[in-house]
Amino acid sequence: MKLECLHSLYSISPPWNLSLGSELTKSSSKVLKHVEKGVTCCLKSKKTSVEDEKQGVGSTTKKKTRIIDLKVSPHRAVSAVRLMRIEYGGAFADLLNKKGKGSRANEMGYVERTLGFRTRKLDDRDLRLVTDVVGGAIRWRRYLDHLIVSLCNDESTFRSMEPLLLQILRIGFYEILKLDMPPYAVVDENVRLAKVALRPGAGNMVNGILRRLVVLKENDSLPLPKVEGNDRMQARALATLYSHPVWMVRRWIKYIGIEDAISLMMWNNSDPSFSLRANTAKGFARSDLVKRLEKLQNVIQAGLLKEGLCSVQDESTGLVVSVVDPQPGDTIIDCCAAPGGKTLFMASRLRHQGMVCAVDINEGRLRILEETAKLHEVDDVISTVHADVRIYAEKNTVKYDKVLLDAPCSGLGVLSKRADLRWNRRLEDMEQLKNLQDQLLDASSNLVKPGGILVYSTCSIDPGENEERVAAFLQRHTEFRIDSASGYVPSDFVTESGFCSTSPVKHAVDGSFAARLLRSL
Ligand SMILES: C[S@@+](CC[C@H](N)C(=O)[O-])C[C@H]1O[C@@H](n2cnc3c(N)ncnc32)[C@H](O)[C@@H]1O
Repeated sequence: MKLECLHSLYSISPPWNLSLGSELTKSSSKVLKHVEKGVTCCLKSKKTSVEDEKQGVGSTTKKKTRIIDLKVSPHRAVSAVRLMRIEYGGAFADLLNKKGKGSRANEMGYVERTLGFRTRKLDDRDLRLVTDVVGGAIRWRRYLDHLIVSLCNDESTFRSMEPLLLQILRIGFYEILKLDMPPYAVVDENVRLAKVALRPGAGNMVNGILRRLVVLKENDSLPLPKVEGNDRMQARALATLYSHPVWMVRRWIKYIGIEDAISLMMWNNSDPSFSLRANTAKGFARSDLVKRLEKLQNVIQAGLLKEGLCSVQDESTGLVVSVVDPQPGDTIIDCCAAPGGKTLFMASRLRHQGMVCAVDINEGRLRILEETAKLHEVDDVISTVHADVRIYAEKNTVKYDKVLLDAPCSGLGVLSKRADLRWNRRLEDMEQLKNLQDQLLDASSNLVKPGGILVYSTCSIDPGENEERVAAFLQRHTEFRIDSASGYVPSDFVTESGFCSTSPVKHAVDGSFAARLLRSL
């Protein structure tokens, strides 16, 4: 099942359930009301029931003889393999979920090929645990590894550890420290996994390390760093305690101060929540969505996503569309459109009058946008262009009422949804991204009619990608000025400079930024 989110396609493989608007925080409820006069409601986290995802030994035993180990807990075996795939396969966790769905029937086969045996099939509870354990072990990696190193005899033992053994230890540490599972059961289960998947000696090692951990936890004497010393030392300690790269922590301390940096990291480490947008283009209102979900409780079972009656869309994304303020009859160009979350929302607001031209350099993602537009019945107002917008803007003579540049960015505002993103971003990326953002801004501005609007948005909370890019752009393009977002979104989200900005710390939603820039006549 394909769903648009900020940057990636999600497969909502269903360990998620629905919680209606009442469970939203105060501020996010406010956003929801605004986003489209109540067309959204909130899909809270993933720790709930799942649709039938039967798999495993039963269906395949006829083909060939399988090695089945019924004693190894299936959620740990699958989690270990998924963690291996994420870390060493270079895959994103979210994409992996997508792959996982397509290949779910084969996942136990994959486990078998990786570990050399199969477990019993996963039930609903196992699937929820896999989601929790995999997401948590990725988010908390730095913290867990710090403790694992501390409990190994020496650092070289850690450095030379087999990858699978390391994943098993991370799972055990996470389950004991963050999921508060009964410690000796966790020890026994992970020891068994290590013995069966690797060898008896690996099991003994897991046993020794996990038992030491249990004692340290019980005595409240985990070897964790203290936040003291100079700025650099404090940042390092916080990076370990809250499991983020040091460069991010240093940057946040500089921009938002130590307290908010800690709150931000806690948000990033929490379970993500997801929102739904009712697709009014199909005549489906928020009240319809709520009614259907109250009855069926589970958005996947309700089939609403498959039918194109709603889509997963964060509140912050909705605010960006509000800043563009699409009106029936408008001509709009979305310069970095795929996979189309904002394009589709803008198109639904046109009420079948006007047009959105969706440009993207990535052909595959653009195809997904086209398919979803058909499903949502907004394809009559959407045309797609596969191009580098920098080249397209040079050649194209058509100008638009409204231009949206939802620029490629660091994604630092959406780290709670992208468990592994923090480990894939480097400080050097920021400079490259800023250069690209400047180029894309220059190109997009060329497509704006005199008197038209250019909206620059990111899902970053980094001033270098946001306010600083706009300031630099306005210096290069004196024909543009800031048009305050205050007329388009609630004042709580409008900065002193007139930008729309959401912050996980302040608003308990994903971080995002949008600047509305007016071109003079
Ligand atoms: C932040 S994502 C866009 C998300 C999208 N607006 C949505 O709401 O679903 C950035 C997009 O920019 C595209 N992109 C990057 N460089 C580009 C370029 N030079 N020209 C056009 N698209 C580009 C990427 O392929 C990616 O799909």
